Amino acid sequence: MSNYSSQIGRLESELLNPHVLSLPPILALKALIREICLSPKPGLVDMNNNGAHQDMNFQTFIKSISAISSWFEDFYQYGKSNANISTSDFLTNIRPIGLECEKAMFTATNQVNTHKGGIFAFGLLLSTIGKLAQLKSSVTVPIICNEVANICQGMVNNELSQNNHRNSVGERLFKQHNLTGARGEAESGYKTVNQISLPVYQKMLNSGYSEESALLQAMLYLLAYNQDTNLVSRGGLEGLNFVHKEARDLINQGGIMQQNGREKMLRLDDELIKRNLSPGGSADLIAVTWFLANYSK
Ligand SMILES: CC(C)(COP(=O)(O)OP(=O)(O)OC[C@H]1O[C@@H](n2cnc3c(N)ncnc32)[C@H](O[C@H]2O[C@H](COP(=O)(O)OP(=O)(O)OP(=O)(O)O)[C@@H](O)[C@H]2O)[C@@H]1O)[C@@H](O)C(=O)NCCC(=O)NCCS
Ligand SMILES: Nc1ncnc2[nH]cnc12
Repeated sequence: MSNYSSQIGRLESELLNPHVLSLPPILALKALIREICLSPKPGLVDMNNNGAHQDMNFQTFIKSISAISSWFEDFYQYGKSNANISTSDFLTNIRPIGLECEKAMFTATNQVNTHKGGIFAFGLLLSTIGKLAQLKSSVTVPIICNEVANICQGMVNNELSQNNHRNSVGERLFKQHNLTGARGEAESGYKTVNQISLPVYQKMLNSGYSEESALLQAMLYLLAYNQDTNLVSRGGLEGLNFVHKEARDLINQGGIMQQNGREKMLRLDDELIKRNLSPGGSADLIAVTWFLANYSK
């Protein structure tokens, strides 16, 4: 068994309690476990190293997943209990739960931001799935993503074009570069995942590649195309463009499927570490990719 599979097996039995968690939250937590185990992930914390980070390591992420697991159930149950309220109230009322979940994460990690973006994405996805389940709607990937888009409709305009004064990274980068970050991705119904990483992941699996190889190839496509605000926050647009170009070059050479594909990913990891670049948004989206692929099975 590969190191990837054995670590996942160990962490799933340590962190997931099927007696207290419903299936959708379990799948979301499995997605976060896969994300942290997937290696090499250029610039990011993985099983090989801490990427371009001094303040967190593999264990920080495990503590974070453990701390947020019960909140994932709360997101799902919130969706079930509030299935009939308006989409704008649905979003307004879920955010305090999101903030409490963020607080639990920060307490568990000694104030390090491990999963703020992941909490945002899975908060929306799990509450939406709870709502759809309660309404006895069929719960396919297009239906889930379309409903997330409905719930988030106007978010970029309301929180970034207007009322933009909290000065978070996302707000600052919208003002400077018109980047819409995690909010734009949610409001688009996870367009980058649906149009890029999910088709690549599924094609790789259909061609007989392992889950690990399929996720690495999908990760490379996210590095090549995602408008990742974390890269811009640390390296400016130059940092984002550098990662896009390097990942596209690697894809053109055959990506992870070429004979020395993994070695080239390792070299890209070294390069991002040297430049202090960490694609945290793409880390979240690879977890969303695995989640949606497995939700639709
Ligand atoms: C709406 C919020 C997400 C507000 O956050 P903010 O205004 O800062 O918005 P963004 O910068 O757009 O994004 C926040 C996080 O989202 C991830 N992200 C970035 N780009 C994308 C993208 N293109 N698509 C999707 N997601 C994206 C990313 O999160 C990951 O990276 C974080 C770790 O990175 P690190 O480099 O360590 O970052 P820092 O420690 O912050 O900086 P350094 O000092 O180290 O450089 C980690 O969180 C990953 O998950 C972005 O960081 C949202 O937070 C919000 O409103 N929260 C309130 C609660 C709520 O409403 N929840 C939702 C309903 S349940
Ligand atoms: N593996 C990872 N490394 C660094 N930042 C992240 N944000 C989410 N996952 C991450």
